[in-house]
Amino acid sequence: MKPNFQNINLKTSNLEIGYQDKRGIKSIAKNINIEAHTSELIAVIGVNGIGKSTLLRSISGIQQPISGTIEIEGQNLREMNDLQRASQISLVLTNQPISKNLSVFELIALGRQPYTNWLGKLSKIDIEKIENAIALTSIQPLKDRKCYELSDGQLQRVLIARAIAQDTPIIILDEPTTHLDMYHKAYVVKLLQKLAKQTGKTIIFASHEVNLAIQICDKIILMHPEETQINTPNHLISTGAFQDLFPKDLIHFDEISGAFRIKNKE
Ligand SMILES: Nc1ncnc2c1ncn2[C@@H]1O[C@H](COP(=O)(O)OP(=O)(O)OP(=O)(O)O)[C@@H](O)[C@H]1O
Repeated sequence: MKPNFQNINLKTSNLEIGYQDKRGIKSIAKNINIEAHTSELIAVIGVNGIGKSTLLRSISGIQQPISGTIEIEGQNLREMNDLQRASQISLVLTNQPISKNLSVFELIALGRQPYTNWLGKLSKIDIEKIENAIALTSIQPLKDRKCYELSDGQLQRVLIARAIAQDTPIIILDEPTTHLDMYHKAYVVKLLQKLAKQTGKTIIFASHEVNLAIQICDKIILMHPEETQINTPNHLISTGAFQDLFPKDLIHFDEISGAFRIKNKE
């Protein structure tokens, strides 16, 4: 990988993620060493059940890792309280329960919760940040609509706007393109790319849209059963890292076009 002189927003060292219960530790992935810089758009890719959501929950601080460290702007995530964490990382989960009776503006305003006073009263700065998030995600016409009136694609943009209003150096999204048609999948990923470049935030999202991620993302966190790699799409293509991502009977990775293709010939 080329040296990168931007600031490191997120760094994991020898991170091991998984679950712990009475029966013991269930390790999902280990030796995860991520360096994510300002303005980078990063996709987490891997087959169903490999651990993408577990990784995102761990680096968001809502799930304890088994071992290793996670640093946000040089500060250990373990040492942050909930409020400090909410000013560092915003999280967008698909299928997250939200109060759909809220207006779009009110939902986005919830992103300001880490900063508002105990009455939840919005300051001039809060309102500026909310308006800025609405403008950046081009949802001005939706501002006064109720959330239950929105399509899945519109709601996804509103949830992204809420994360922008939260104004954290890192935004994490779990499968933001689920339920969207091909156009809106591309729209959301291009929007995330634009936001990363314009705001300097590090945006990390889990996705099954491998072809889209290869075309648009700065880096990919590629989760295999044996190892988790992080590098640029071009580097991962050149090392053949996508070749073993899926069983080879139905689809194959075409290195020339840099995309997965269906096998049509027997
Ligand atoms: N609360 C839990 N306790 C124990 N194991 C869990 C728990 N939640 C998930 N798992 C297991 O952890 C593994 C990784 O799950 P995870 O949801 O992180 O995968 P994923 O890559 O996000 O999958 P998908 O692409 O299907 O959404 C799976 O084997 C899953 O069964």
